Amino acid sequence: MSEIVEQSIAAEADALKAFRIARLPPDFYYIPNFVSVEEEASILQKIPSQRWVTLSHRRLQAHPSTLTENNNTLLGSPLPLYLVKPVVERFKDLGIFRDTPHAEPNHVLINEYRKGEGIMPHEDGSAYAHVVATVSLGTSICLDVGRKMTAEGGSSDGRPSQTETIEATHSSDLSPYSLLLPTRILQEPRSLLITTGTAYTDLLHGIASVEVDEHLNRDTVANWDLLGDAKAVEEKGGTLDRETRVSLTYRDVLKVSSAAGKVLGALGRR
Ligand SMILES: O=C(O)CCC(=O)C(=O)O
Ligand SMILES: [Fe+2]
Repeated sequence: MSEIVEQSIAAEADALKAFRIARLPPDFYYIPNFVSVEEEASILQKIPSQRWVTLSHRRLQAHPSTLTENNNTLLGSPLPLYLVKPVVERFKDLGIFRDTPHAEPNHVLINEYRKGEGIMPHEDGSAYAHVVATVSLGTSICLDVGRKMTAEGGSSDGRPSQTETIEATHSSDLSPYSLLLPTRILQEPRSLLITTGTAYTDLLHGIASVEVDEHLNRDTVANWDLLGDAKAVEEKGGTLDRETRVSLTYRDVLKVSSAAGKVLGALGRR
């Protein structure tokens, strides 16, 4: 490796280090104001209204497409430009997907939660490299983070399972982190949350179906010291009203098939 490459990798690691949620098991990183107000508005306006799939507690859309049901394969095709510029470019500067198989995200799930909606506790599973980068748009929301109930813990492949719950724990192999699980990460609008390492593999995350996030303070919010505007939360008495919140969850799907490969495969089978 050239010295210049080594230096730039070290610089990326240093840049991210400042954003690590130090009170939680490794690794969550929280970066406030990752996109600007103008960029947020522009992305929201470009999300295609005809692509939503409505679920009972949120709606979502997958780009460039959903994974195949039988073996979690992505039919590879470029992400739409509004999801790449400026977000993926900034990921590159920070080296977020540098060590994943494709060295960049190839899949984005867009989730929309209206006031009072959420997502069951779950893990993101084995279809993806163990890095998920979530851009939050709209209003603030709390992500609940906790341990799996058992070591085997119903490892669903990517999608929420109805049986997993977030469990309190006071002594665990995930200590010596100073904050007890379960806890919360407050995701402000325009922020970026990165989940990787044991935070990806050993913890569950979910969003409570509530209209208001309450009791928000340094003791109950793991990323309090990294918030862009903790003062605003204090001024509201530690209570934040939810409105519509949209998340862009960027991932690197491990198995990708190319359209060209499909055509050649079909010819070979004739
Ligand atoms: O909206 C979020 O922040 C979380 C979404 C999520 O956990 C998922 O899509 O797997
Ligand atoms: Fe998830």
